[in-house]
Amino acid sequence: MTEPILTVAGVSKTYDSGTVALQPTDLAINRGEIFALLGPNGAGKTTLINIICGIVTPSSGTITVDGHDAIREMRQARRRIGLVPQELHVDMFETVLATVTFSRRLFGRSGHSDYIEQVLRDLSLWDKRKAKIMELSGGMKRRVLIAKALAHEPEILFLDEPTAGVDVALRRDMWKLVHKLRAGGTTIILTTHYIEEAEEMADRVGVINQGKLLLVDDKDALMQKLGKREMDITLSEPMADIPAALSEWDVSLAEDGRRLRYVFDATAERTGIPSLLRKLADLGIGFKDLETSKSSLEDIFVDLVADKVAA
Ligand SMILES: Nc1ncnc2c1ncn2[C@@H]1O[C@H](COP(=O)(O)OP(=O)(O)OP(=O)(O)O)[C@@H](O)[C@H]1O
Repeated sequence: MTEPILTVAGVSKTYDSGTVALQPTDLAINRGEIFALLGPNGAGKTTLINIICGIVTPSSGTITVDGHDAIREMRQARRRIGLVPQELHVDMFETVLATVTFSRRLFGRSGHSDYIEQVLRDLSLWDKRKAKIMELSGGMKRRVLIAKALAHEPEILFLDEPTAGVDVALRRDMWKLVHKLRAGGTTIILTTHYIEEAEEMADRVGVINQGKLLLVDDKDALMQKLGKREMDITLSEPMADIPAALSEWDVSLAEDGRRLRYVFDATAERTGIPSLLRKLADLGIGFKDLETSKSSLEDIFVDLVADKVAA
């Protein structure tokens, strides 16, 4: 196993207001992976990213970026990082090309025009390079933020909510670009509210809620957990016990035996639903209604927290 490119050890943040935005957190990011930090509003995602990028001072802990301490060796650490923030902070009167070139020079890199041209082309911004930022659409401005973050050829790219409020075309371009960057060896860390986004893009996923990193897992393993669905079968007659013949399905009784609840994996090739329904018919168990529920992100968090407590 190679050394992680980024290590977060015991990092926490309590803002001056007293808000505990991040509890002590440990996290290691592998070189070349796409890591998604998944969590609802206010979970602490931006706080963690901003600490790593040197924008917010942590209350405790250390961060090592490619062997450099992010506080003591801030410059070396920071030049390895590109950050695409949620909000736009650019000079509206500058041209696209000037803004992006300026970002490159900030990190002591010479104006390597071939590289900048490629970045602008990848983001469909090349034709707009002479336009002033103020003349661009919202989506184009988002693209400029990405170009700026990439301008100094960072090894690690942070994308804070990259697709919040963007249209389908930009989202597709962004995903394509992320995969291309990863193929070129860039490590990518993104924050998102959307399970679909984590599913589409990430190799590994960290779930964060209320300032606590609840778990870090391979995407596939997590998606299995996230793919859990429930089907509620409202029975014609209440049932006192579950018949032994149903033992091969993960069923339980709810509402005083009036409902049979079946938990299944929606991502599996076979959900087991048709065979369960056939078995109920064979057993002469009638039902009035069937309802499946898709677990929301919130349910998943509740599940995960409950799992942690039980573990
Ligand atoms: N500068 C600040 N001063 C005080 N509290 C803050 C500050 N920035 C964030 N917070 C609080 O810290 C908590 C975590 O916020 P953070 O922005 O890190 O969450 P997030 O997961 O990125 O949320 P979102 O998805 O909405 O961007 C929230 O309760 C927020 O109100």
